[in-house]
Amino acid sequence: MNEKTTEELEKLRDLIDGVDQQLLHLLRKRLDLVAQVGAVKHSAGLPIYAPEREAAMLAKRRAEAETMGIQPQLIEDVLRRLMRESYLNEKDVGFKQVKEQLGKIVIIGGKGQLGQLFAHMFSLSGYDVHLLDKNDWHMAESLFDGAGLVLVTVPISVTCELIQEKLTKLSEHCILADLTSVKAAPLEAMLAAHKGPVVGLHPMFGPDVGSFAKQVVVVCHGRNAEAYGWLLEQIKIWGARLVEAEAVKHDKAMQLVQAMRHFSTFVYGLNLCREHADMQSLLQFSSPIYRLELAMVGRLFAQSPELYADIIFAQKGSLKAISDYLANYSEALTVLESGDREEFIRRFREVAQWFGELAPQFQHESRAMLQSVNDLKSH
Ligand SMILES: O=C(O)C(=O)C[C@]1(C(=O)O)C=C[C@@H](O)C=C1
Repeated sequence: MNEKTTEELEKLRDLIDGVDQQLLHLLRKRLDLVAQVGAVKHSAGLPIYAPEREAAMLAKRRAEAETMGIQPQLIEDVLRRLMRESYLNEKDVGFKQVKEQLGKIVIIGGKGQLGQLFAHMFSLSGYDVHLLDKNDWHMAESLFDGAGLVLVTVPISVTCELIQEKLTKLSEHCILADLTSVKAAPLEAMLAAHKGPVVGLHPMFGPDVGSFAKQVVVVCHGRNAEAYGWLLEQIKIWGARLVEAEAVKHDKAMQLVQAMRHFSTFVYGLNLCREHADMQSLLQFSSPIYRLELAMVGRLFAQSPELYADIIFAQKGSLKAISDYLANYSEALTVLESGDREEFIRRFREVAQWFGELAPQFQHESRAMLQSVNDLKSH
């Protein structure tokens, strides 16, 4: 270490080291308690995520912090981070199996990342999970025999065709479900191909989440909801929040939430690349928000182009949503070209008013994110 120091400073640092070591012992103690909570929840079939307990605990600790002259946000940050750790640790003990004697669960496309994640979660919950990948169709008949749930998680571009061609002979007791990020067409295809229970699911997260806690899974009901109630209950036990939606409405929202967002991120990256942006100096001069923005853009290009092409090309309606964005961009550009600063400010206020209370709420949320980005810096 070349940093300057003094004897007095070193003494104080020794004391800080001692406190930090005590913190480690306390963390160990908390993790051990959480492991016990995990075991209790496992046998009682309780969800990993307990929002009311979290809110009550945070409120109490915040109030106590205040009386001790500690910033309430400090203890909230620490506890939220610890609870994230709890979600991961509680998962390791496994989950209660809501439906016993279901028979097999067959995951079509089970070797893909999302398929693997679901296979892992079902296995942690005691189910008999089988994967069916593109080269396994010669075994399909024996795999489907005695299946209680068939879950389709293949690329969007082949989902409907696969359902129509290959899933017409499932037993009427078997539940047919999918994880596709568009819902109307796959749901329609499943209802047409299969006479038994049908449900469409869309996990609103990528396969790299450590746990399902607090993640959203969209549910589009198909047919015979009583038969697949256990599946929804199981997903809730994993910690996810279910949001019921009508398939067409869901798909419309996805044009903005997924297609438009990913496409504009793609163009942002394309632009940096074509302009030969000097990434080293951009990184050097980054404000926290720009660093976060670069991370959001850059992470896209660390993933599969096929996956994003699938999402972006999935719906014809997305083209309109993206074209509208381009039209608004061009129109806003004319304000800049004409040098009309007042007009820009008028429009800015118009949008701010439209966001309403959400604007300051987002500002607050993003402040915490930006501080985390800054915390990650090591020099
Ligand atoms: O109290 C619980 O139910 C826990 O699982 C423990 C804990 C925690 O770490 O304190 C973790 C997750 C829950 O959402 C709430 C609290």
